[in-house]
Amino acid sequence: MKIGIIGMGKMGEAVAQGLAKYGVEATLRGSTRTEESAADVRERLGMACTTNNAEAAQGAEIVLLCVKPHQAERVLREIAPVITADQLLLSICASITTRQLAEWSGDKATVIRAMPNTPCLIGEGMTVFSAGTGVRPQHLEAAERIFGPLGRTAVVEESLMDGVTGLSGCGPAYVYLIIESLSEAGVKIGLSRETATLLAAQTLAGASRMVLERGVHPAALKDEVTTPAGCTIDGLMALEEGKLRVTLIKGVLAATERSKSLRNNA
Ligand SMILES: NC(=O)C1=CN([C@@H]2O[C@H](COP(=O)(O)OP(=O)(O)OC[C@H]3O[C@@H](n4cnc5c(N)ncnc54)[C@H](OP(=O)(O)O)[C@@H]3O)[C@@H](O)[C@H]2O)C=CC1
Ligand SMILES: O=C(O)[C@@H]1CCC=N1
Repeated sequence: MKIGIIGMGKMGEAVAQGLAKYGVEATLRGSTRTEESAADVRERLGMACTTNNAEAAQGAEIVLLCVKPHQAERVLREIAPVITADQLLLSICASITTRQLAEWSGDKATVIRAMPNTPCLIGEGMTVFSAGTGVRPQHLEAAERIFGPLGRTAVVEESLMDGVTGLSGCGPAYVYLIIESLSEAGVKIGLSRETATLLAAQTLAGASRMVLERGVHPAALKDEVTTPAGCTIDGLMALEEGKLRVTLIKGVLAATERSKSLRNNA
């Protein structure tokens, strides 16, 4: 599989490193804006990297677009002359629609919009795809070959992709905030920072795996922890008083709204 990765920042690099780490057979050629970044990628990742986007895209079976949303139009118009109908353009840009991607790249390639998240770097990512016009099962299979080994994947209608961005794309940041807050609580009750962070992070990881592996509703799992007249119910009451649920819901909705509006200023 020949993949041209346009943009080798946090996400481009996470994908490249993930593919190498999980043994996915692929020839990677990256591109960046500055020679400094390209040299850094060549040196640290040992892969080809250039500042010539057309060179990275030309001949690749999959062109993976990993630049910031506001850079997408310029980059796609730049590579449009070398894009061909047999290529798959796979974009991870927040907000940018399959229609915009197709138009800017010259309406030739098949287009899939994807929303991964940073845990792809350790094979624990969540990547969601939505298909543009003319996408066939083999195109989704190709996208799956890249992101499948980097975690879990799902496919949704494009109308849901801004919400997906607000939930799982941005989600790791919310979770880090929660881990940091729980760790602060541990420090407050006298644990070392290191121990407090371990307790907080492993508790989130373990609870997440319970949801994923047992397939039980989170409310039922919460009930298993909550002893009548015990300690947990007092903790839960304090969290409900602080409106934790509605605050998290509002966080996802705010990010979703931002994802809807970004493309108009791209
Ligand atoms: N960060 C995240 O958690 C997630 C991000 N995304 C999406 O991924 C995309 C990339 O985000 P992220 O990796 O965080 O961004 P970064 O800022 O870390 O990386 C951007 C990369 O794009 C390169 N670039 C900029 N302009 C050009 C250009 N004209 N030609 C070629 N390369 C260029 C930069 O090169 P240089 O270093 O030389 O400037 C850099 O390598 C965004 O669209 C974002 O919406 C999706 C899911 C999660
Ligand atoms: O904050 C952002 O815009 C990007 C998109 C998803 C995660 N980070």
